[in-house]
Amino acid sequence: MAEITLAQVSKRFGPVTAVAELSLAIADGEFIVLLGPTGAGKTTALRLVAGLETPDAGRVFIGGVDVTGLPPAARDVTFVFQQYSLYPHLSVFDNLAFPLRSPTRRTPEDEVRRAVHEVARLLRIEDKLGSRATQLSGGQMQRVAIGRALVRRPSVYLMDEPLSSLDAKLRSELRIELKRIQQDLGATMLYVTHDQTEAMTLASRIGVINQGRLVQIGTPRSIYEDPADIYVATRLGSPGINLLPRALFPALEAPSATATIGVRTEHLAIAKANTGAVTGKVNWIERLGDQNHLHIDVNRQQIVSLVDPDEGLDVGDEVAVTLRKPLFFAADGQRVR
Ligand SMILES: Nc1ncnc2c1ncn2[C@@H]1O[C@H](COP(=O)(O)OP(=O)(O)OP(=O)(O)O)[C@@H](O)[C@H]1O
Repeated sequence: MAEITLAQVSKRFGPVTAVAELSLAIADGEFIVLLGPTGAGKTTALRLVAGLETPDAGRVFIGGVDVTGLPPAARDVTFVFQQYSLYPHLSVFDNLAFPLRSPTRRTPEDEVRRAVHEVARLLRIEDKLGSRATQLSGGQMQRVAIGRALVRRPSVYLMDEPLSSLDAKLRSELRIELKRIQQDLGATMLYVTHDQTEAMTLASRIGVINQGRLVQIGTPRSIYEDPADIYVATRLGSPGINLLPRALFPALEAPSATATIGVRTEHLAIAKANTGAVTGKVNWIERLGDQNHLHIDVNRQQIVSLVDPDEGLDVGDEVAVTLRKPLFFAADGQRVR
């Protein structure tokens, strides 16, 4: 395994700056997730590490070696793409064995068998080893694609939304397996996604990307609780953080530069009695089973809060709204406290 360092890496495609002065140090065994919306530059960042793109500026280091000028094959990385790319005419076993049997590796056949069975066991596809790739379901195919990346034991694993083509149930199952495997192997992983649940559950640290720039990097908890700006605050949380005009809470003590108050759904205390400084009216309740999302109208601003179903609140009820752990943002979106 190895650490990865990106030093001031930039990449343009014509007029588009896909990656801008990206600096990132990934420790050995760390699981870094780059999170950002479509077009943010995530895939390009990954391709720069893989050697599939050459940076216009900056350097890439893997395991302390400057690999900026090296081709992908010389970098000891494997790459899993969004769409599984298996050899359809080969069995699952042969698909998994393929990277080990390359002419440059010439792995002994008993070693190939051992490695393939080991990976198949990790991914729970041992009973499929004799099947053709085309006989598998989408989820099984993607497991094989991940298995093919794992079998080689490279220094670094690069994954580009590997679960995005799967249905929700498989996605959550494979998410758990991927994390377990990464921990078992102590693998260094760079993973890109626009899915906040994947980022929260998989990452040792999340790097939030906006228009090719790394806006913030930190543990999932710190990114969630301590976002640097409104952009980062809105990347995590479902339903999203409430962003409310400062004027809606005139009695709340806030830094003078505050233009917007951010408050997460679980940080709103809602009381039935009409006693709080700010009152609103419940206009919609989403019942999720264990919890309810309450949609509240406060001076024509919609606020969403998370409440216990036993709270006994109903549509039309007048409620008092109190904020816990509010976040304060300036007019340019930067966090002021
Ligand atoms: N080969 C290319 N030629 C021209 N423009 C490109 C190329 N690759 C990427 N881009 C542009 O660079 C920007 C970043 O693209 P990139 O694929 O890295 O984003 P992304 O965050 O991975 O998005 P997605 O989640 O949709 O894959 C986009 O504006 C994209 O159109």
